[in-house]
Amino acid sequence: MSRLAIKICGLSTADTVGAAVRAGASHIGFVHFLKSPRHVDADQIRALAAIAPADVERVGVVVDPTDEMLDELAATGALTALQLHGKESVQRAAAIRHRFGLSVWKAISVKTRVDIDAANAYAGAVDRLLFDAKTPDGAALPGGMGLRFDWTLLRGVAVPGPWGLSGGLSVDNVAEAVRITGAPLIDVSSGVESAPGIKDMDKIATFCKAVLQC
Ligand SMILES: O=C(O)c1ccccc1N[C@@H]1O[C@H](COP(=O)(O)O)[C@@H](O)[C@H]1O
Repeated sequence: MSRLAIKICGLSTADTVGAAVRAGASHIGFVHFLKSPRHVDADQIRALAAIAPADVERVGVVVDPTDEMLDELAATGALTALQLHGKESVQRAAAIRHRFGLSVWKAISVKTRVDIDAANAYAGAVDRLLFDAKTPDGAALPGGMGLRFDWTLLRGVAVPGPWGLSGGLSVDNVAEAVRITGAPLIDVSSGVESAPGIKDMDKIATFCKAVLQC
């Protein structure tokens, strides 16, 4: 079985970028969303991304971004992928992919099987689907809240193309999540924090070790 890909998301310091890389993360993520406690601006992303070796994918997380916002991020030359974590339509996701020439991920907010089936519409329009828990109406954030969904909804589902699992993952549950879903990429943010927005280097290390043992 091939090694699972790991994305450590919501990084905002050089130390924690280093910890993620040393622990074996294949992807590091930077949240560019002002309402998030993990928000980093374009200059911070440029500096943090430069710490990672070239073979580590660098993902910018955005929520219903404008083209101007994406122009600024793309101009950093720091990102290899954009994670669309809002209500971007298939057409909008495809247009972003076409315009910016970066790999595009679409986060799919999941509560029921209907949400998973709806992801099929993005086949061919994006490079990866990321199944995440749906946050409650009126929640402060559309992700990064440590919420999980019913992973059995993904059992036996033929996802069209590359995909990943996120939402409420931690060292305590990630092996079960991998066993149930067979996800090829695991994405974590709050599960490796000591407080919202504060990454914990030990938690990053133990999380990655648990994933790599799956
Ligand atoms: O982390 C955030 O603050 C955030 C803000 C806006 C959109 C997405 C965000 N986080 C992403 O949500 C998933 C799940 O995170 P968690 O592990 O449940 O905390 C992940 O991709 C985060 O990068």
